[in-house]
Amino acid sequence: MAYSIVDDVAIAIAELRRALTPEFAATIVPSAEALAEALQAGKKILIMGNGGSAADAQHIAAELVGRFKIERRGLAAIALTTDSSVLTAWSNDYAYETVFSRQVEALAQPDDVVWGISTSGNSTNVMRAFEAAHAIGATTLGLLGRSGGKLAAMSDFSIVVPLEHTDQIQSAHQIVYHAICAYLDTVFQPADA
Ligand SMILES: O=C(CO)[C@@H](O)[C@H](O)[C@H](O)[C@H](O)COP(=O)(O)O
Ligand SMILES: [Zn+2]
Repeated sequence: MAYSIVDDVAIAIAELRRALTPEFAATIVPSAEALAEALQAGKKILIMGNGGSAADAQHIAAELVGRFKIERRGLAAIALTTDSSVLTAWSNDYAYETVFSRQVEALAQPDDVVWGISTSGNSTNVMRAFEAAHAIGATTLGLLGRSGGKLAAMSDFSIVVPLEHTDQIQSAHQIVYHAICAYLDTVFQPADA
């Protein structure tokens, strides 16, 4: 059967509707509250992922450091996917597996939130970063897919999108993190707004 863009989009929408139930949405709340609590306490958020999820990490940091929908103070978030010199030097000289854990070791403080994004839940460099986070006393948050993979058990807070296809999980992740950004907007809304 010939490929159809129209059918593909319809299938993606149907899959998202099937997965993003109110029950699923409720699982986002503890993670959003943990992020707000950390930021209110003066802690920061370190975000990472590979491929499309690297783009998501940068997207989230931009929403938080800059703005989402309202005027509020900047929120402390750093994507660990953006410094090409750090990424290439460390991966070239040591290993790509430790490219995020090295940055966590260098940057994370106790009670910061180390936020990993992985559709499979099995990316080794994110797992290594979570190990480094726990050694420092930082909190881990996994934005995951499928059944959560190995990262589910390594996450203090997790959001697992119950879909199988990477692209559809990524679409759901974007809905999830935009909802988190909207929540943080309400938490950090200026009193006079
Ligand atoms: O965007 C896509 C596929 O839609 C790819 O770039 C994808 O993110 C990469 O294959 C990643 O390496 C997958 O890693 P993960 O989600 O399993 O942690
Ligand atoms: Zn993609």
